[in-house]
Amino acid sequence: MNIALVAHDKKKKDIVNFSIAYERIFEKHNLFATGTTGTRIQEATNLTIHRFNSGPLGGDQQIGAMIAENKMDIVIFLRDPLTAQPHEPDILALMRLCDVHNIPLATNIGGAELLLKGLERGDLSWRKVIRQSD
Ligand SMILES: O=C(CO)COP(=O)(O)O
Repeated sequence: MNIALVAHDKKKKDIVNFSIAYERIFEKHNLFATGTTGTRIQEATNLTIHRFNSGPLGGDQQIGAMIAENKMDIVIFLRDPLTAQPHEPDILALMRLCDVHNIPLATNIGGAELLLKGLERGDLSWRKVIRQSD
């Protein structure tokens, strides 16, 4: 599965700790991240991550492009709901594309935990079927 990992600055520590906690699951999949998020996770784990641009420089859009091409299976996007972001339109566009293409999206740790546990149980295998029919 292709998994996108993104976190706003005040959520970086959370996504790093989450990646450490679920490293054994993540290492079985292809990981993608916005620039700084990917760097922080790589520094703290042994995970290999394809890093896109930093979010404000187009990284959210690059992940959105993969979603639009049906190449992303899961998006974990730990948003900071209390801080205005200069690239808010890009953030909304990424989440909108998840809804357009029915891509499982978690925007907080609670949802992310469910997605990872579901992934491990095989609950998301329908994504493989959809990708094959492309
Ligand atoms: O801004 C972001 C998502 O909108 C995240 O970008 P970085 O991972 O580069 O900080």
